[in-house]
Amino acid sequence: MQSLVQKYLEQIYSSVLPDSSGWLADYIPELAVVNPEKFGICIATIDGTVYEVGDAEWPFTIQSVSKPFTYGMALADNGEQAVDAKIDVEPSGDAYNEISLERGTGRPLNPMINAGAILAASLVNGAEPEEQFERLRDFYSRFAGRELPLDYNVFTSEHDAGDRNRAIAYMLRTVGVLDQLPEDALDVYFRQCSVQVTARDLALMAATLANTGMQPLTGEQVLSPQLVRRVLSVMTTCGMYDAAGDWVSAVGLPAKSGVGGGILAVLPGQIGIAAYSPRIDRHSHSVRGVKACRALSDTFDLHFLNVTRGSRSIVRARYDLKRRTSTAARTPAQRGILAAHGDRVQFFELHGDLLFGGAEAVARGLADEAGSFDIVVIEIGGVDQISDVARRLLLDARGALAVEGKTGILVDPENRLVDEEDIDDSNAFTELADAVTWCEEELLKRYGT
Ligand SMILES: NC(=O)CC[C@H](N)C(=O)O
Repeated sequence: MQSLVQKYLEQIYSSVLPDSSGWLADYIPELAVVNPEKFGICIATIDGTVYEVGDAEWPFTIQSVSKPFTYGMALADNGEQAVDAKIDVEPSGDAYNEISLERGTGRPLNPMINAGAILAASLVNGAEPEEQFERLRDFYSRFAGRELPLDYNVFTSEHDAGDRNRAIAYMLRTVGVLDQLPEDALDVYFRQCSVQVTARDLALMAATLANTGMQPLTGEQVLSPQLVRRVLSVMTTCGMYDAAGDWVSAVGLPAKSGVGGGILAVLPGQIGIAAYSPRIDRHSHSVRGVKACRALSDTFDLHFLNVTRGSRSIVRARYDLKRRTSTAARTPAQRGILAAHGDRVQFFELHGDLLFGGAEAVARGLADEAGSFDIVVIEIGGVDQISDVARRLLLDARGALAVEGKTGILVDPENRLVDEEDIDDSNAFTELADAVTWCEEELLKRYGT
């Protein structure tokens, strides 16, 4: 049976296909002679499911879609501070090939325009341009999950026709931000633009970014989550050049396009999408690619500011000790005490991703309700991700309860909250049953005669 996702994808494809507006990039012959009718769309989820339609496996050159990945590698090689000293992260509002440099420092305004991208390429480690490029090609390939080839003809044409980029590189050198020889930096940059990909590759590269840097199919952590966040931020503000504002409003996804007709977009934590169609608009974005992304965003509700999951939903269940029967042998008198005072032990079962909002709500709830219990058991076995601040908020809430003479118990099957040395791991259990037994003993101590 055809999946609904596939069906929607095919509908989007059919609705966008008739649009034959735009023109082929013609600054090099190779781009001017591609088949203008090609059109493919691909979606890759963070667990590696791929949906595709049309010419999703048709090869083309990556062009500027390479820029965020090169920036990621420059950051990984040099650290954020060193790269920030050379390349700013401000949208330029100019076309991609504008020489937009910050007054005074000469820093390119961002790594998505050519000036910043050429400089980022120069910052990739390697003794020779070939070595720098091979490291880049390997890096892109790890995002895509397969070895990506270089289109040598496109590379030589980029090189021969690259006078505007040459002007940019020499300008960077003149103002003192480019340490490498301009021709060497350009060599790396022209090669990176000439890496051959398909829409499917781009969707998987996007899905790797969506998956905080872990390639969904190979499981490899290609870039650290912190640097992925950085790359996605710059894609959001600068990836679509002088169309960035409209793009964020209408599509609402960090994205990058290339003059070859490729475009990718990322919904963090969910999916990567990509499209290919070579006719471009005045911003050098694929006409059908942009339309397809808009339609995908509308159809699948992908806008990244579409936040629907409230922080309240973090508490999956709430109950007291009376709902839990322990396996420990009890006398009738003890059972009576537990029945009478069982509501003095409250259980909070958490689930989903525990981030600031959810943890803050739980911590506040515990403080507000502390009068109604003696012991609170926080069970986090069903929680997927825990951010560092959420972990600290929960542990702090437990500490605050102790001050009021209450006891906070953690049931943390994988020791995710208490694995640090400086944290008091008393009152923490890996098994819920052990926590129940402990609470019963405590109640018997407090209320038994
Ligand atoms: N927008 C783009 O894809 C530009 C890439 C092209 N090779 C250039 O540097 O001019």
